[in-house]
Amino acid sequence: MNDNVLAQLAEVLESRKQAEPDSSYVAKLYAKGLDAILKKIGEEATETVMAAKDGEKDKIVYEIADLWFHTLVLLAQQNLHPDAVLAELARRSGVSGLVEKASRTH
Ligand SMILES: N=c1c2ncn([C@@H]3O[C@H](COP(=O)(O)OP(=O)(O)OP(=O)(O)O)[C@@H](O)[C@H]3O)c2ncn1[C@@H]1O[C@H](COP(=O)(O)O)[C@@H](O)[C@H]1O
Repeated sequence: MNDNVLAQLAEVLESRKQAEPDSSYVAKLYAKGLDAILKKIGEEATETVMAAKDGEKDKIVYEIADLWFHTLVLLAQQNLHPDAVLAELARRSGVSGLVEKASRTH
């Protein structure tokens, strides 16, 4: 689990760059462009805030999954890998291993 899920999803998101817009949600989002991706991130962030204010734990998890998913779409659209974000978090918190892993893959 954990960062493997992000890496596997990143691979799928990369592959969607070759897909026809009508064949996939992500391919359609790429075709709509950066502003459409940013709009989804804004919407999902708002839905996350509303779920937290309502105190609905299941909904918080669900909305954060949507939010993380759309930030992963943004990373892919910008030709960035989630390892770059994990490495930045690891660098900030002093967790070893990830920084090295990210520098090997990029
Ligand atoms: N993990 C996800 C995932 N999480 C969320 N979503 C989509 O994100 C959208 C969330 O937006 P909303 O909650 O606003 O729901 P909505 O009203 O249907 O959204 P819109 O149509 O208005 O954008 C929904 O359409 C969800 O289906 C996802 N769509 C795809 N994936 C995975 O991404 C990969 C590529 O997906 P496809 O491009 O569909 O093949 C596959 O592994 C999928 O399982």
